[in-house]
Amino acid sequence: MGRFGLIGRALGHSFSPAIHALIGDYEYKLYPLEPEALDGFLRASDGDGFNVTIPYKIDAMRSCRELSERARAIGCVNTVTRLPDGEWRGDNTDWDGFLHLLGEDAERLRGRPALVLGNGGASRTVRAVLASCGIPFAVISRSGDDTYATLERHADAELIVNTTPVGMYPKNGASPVDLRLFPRCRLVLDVIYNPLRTALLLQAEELGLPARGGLAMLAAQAVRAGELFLGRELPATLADRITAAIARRTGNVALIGMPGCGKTTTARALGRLTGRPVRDIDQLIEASEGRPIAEIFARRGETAFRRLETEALAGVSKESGIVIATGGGVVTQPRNRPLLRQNGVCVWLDRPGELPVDGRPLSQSVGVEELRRRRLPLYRAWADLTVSASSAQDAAAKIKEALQL
Ligand SMILES: Nc1ncnc2c1ncn2[C@@H]1O[C@H](COP(=O)(O)OP(=O)(O)O)[C@@H](O)[C@H]1O
Ligand SMILES: O=C(O)C1=C[C@@H](OP(=O)(O)O)[C@@H](O)[C@H](O)C1
Ligand SMILES: [Mg+2]
Repeated sequence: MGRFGLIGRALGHSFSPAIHALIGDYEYKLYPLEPEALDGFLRASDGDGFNVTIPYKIDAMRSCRELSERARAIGCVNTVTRLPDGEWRGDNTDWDGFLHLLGEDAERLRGRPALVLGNGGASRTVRAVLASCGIPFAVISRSGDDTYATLERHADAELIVNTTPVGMYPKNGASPVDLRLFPRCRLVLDVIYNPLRTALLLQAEELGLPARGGLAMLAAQAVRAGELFLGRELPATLADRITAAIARRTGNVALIGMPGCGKTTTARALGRLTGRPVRDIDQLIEASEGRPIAEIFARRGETAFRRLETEALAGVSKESGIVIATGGGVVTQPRNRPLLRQNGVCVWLDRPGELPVDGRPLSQSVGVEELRRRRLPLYRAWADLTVSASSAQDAAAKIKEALQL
């Protein structure tokens, strides 16, 4: 049962320990290091192997006596393991990670033009793998010959790969390019895994294009590293099983539905049942405004309230692994949809019959039946899962079961 871990600089939010716990029964710890400590750490360590991440993937090469062919092709290492004499061998399993993300499309895209956004470390991996698959590519960077100002030269691109950090947590919502510039595009890949769906991937979905995020790449590079650590092959399906498990764990659950249907109460029950943190958008707005929702409506009107609601949602929906109680009107603003979708699923609490109206200005002024008429199609369209239950406790149990939380 060897001792392994991750070397990098800022590792607090790494998914790697959780992923490796699903790969094998070995120790896997985080080793945040300052740059001057890197060489000494690798020299003195009695560990059996390490993953290496930003900013040390190039620097760690100088501690390796031997490099794999892939590490040499990419020009950096993300995994070091022991040679028989105890020296370090450097490998790069990001290669396996990106190859896995490409999947069967690698064959379909052979000879077809691709566009790689960004020319940093992740871009080197992507370019090496594309070249090995016979997929010709152009690289877009912020400066040089081919920049975001000359994208129209690449309107024939059939594959777009984002390797830049644009749209990555905490700067969610930004997108490196407008996919409408690429009418022949048939696959969009993003190496970012937080959020699960970047703005780029959400636009691809909207345009009906197949799109995949970086979590599958992260899982697949970890599985290959696990094989090197353990010295044996692991099941071919393991990376996909880990991707699904981590997506379930880190994804958010947002409750939508009519005012008074039980979103606030069910969110709390689900929080208790799963140990997940709960965020109630209405309560956050009330706290920041210092007055109840009904008073915000009366003083500032619905449009102002909707702005506050979107702002609160934008902050909350960036987080991972939480339960979100929305307000009943969240579905009236299309801009709220990508905010919820970037990191999770919407569960519609479909509660027919009479609903409480106290403290709910629109239920009182417009009326519950008229609100239902307007909104039911929206709840239905936004819902990834629909739940009807006789109590909030029951609803929470059903959600936990259906989503395997
Ligand atoms: N499935 C349910 N069946 C019956 N009553 C419920 C259910 N879920 C919640 N309630 C009750 O309905 C009321 C409104 O719930 P609340 O959570 O405030 O709704 P929302 O946040 O959707 O406006 C509460 O008194 C709550 O206990
Ligand atoms: O349906 C709506 O438009 C609203 C629902 C309320 O939340 P609940 O659904 O929790 O009552 C609150 O956001 C506000 O009064 C507007
Ligand atoms: Mg509520």
